[in-house]
Amino acid sequence: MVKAVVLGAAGGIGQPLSLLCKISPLIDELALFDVVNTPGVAADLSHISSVANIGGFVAAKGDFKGEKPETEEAKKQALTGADVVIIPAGVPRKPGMTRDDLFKTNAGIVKDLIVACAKYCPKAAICVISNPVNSTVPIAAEVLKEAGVFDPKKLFGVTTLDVVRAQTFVGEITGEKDPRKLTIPVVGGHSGNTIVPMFSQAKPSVNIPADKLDALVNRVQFGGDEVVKAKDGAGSATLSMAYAGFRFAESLLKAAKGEKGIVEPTFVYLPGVEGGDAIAKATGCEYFSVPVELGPGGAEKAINILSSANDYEKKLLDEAIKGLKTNIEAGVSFVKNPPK
Ligand SMILES: NC(=O)c1ccc[n+]([C@@H]2O[C@H](COP(=O)([O-])OP(=O)(O)OC[C@H]3O[C@@H](n4cnc5c(N)ncnc54)[C@H](O)[C@@H]3O)[C@@H](O)[C@H]2O)c1
Ligand SMILES: O=C(O)C[C@H](O)C(=O)O
Repeated sequence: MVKAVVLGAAGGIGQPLSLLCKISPLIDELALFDVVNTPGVAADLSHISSVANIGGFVAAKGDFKGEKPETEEAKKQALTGADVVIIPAGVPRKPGMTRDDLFKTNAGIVKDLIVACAKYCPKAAICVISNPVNSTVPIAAEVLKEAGVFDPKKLFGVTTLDVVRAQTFVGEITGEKDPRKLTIPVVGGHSGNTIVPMFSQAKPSVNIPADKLDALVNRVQFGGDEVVKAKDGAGSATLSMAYAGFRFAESLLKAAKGEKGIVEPTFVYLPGVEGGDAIAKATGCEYFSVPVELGPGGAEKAINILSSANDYEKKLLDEAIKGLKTNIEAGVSFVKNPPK
């Protein structure tokens, strides 16, 4: 019996992500929670003739801060028994905004949802999509630490969309018809120049013409902005994110079932994952996205590919580390020294 929960399930990412979960043979029970509209989304998805039983749980009307007992009860029912929780709750960017501009609203949303996870499903794997991921994951870790239930092997910042973009954009250059065959590690964080694609470590190796490299790196780093601009005020990436979020959750579920050799880059708390200490020491960052081998317990091993970076990638990593440190610190202090 595998239970998956989507928090923020009525949103732009939440709905297509819930659809992908509903049709996955790996999920037996699916619970959708949002502050609005989940009964409708769940009723709609419930007519699909797939394996998963589905339930929609919604906050009390107008209760965006989760203050009413009915809202707490809805979270409890949604989360109890969860094996994996996927969180795309929170506001998206509009043109002209950075992901850090979302901190003000999303930090509190993520904090409250993780408080509920700590209470009702402390052993679940938690996948954080809500931006800014570089800060919301440290927020989640600090909340779980305070509750005494933090398992670093089970907390993941979802950076899979950066990997998916890198595959697609490289495929466009090399002519690879099925870019899924390309393994291209993307490390660091999930915003602007904290995103570092490591084309030197691609498998099979890829040949990027020197005159195209800067533009390619920039496109991976700022792919999110491309979508925000094209949507022109109507939000950010939702469909590609639902695909990426489901891909990551599916990898977790396959690894939990014992499938071997599953590796996905993801933003983790390094000191708690085997192999992570050396990366934390080398970067000076406790959180970093690196390729992680997944297993029945979650993050089994952090794979250190940073030491193989070429000179070009070393410079990108140096830039990334500067930004990441500030983002991580903002998340940690949001929980340790809450704003008055
Ligand atoms: N990690 C990534 O790669 C990545 C990619 C794309 C978007 N995102 C982020 O994902 C988030 C969601 O994006 P979206 O386009 O789906 O936004 P959206 O506004 O369409 O949907 C967000 C949903 O969250 C819900 N929500 C708000 N507060 C909530 C709470 N306290 N509890 C439960 N649900 C709550 C809203 O009601 C809404 O349905 C944004 O922060 C966005 O920046 C991350
Ligand atoms: O760009 C955004 O704000 C959303 C997301 O992080 C993305 O990379 O598409």
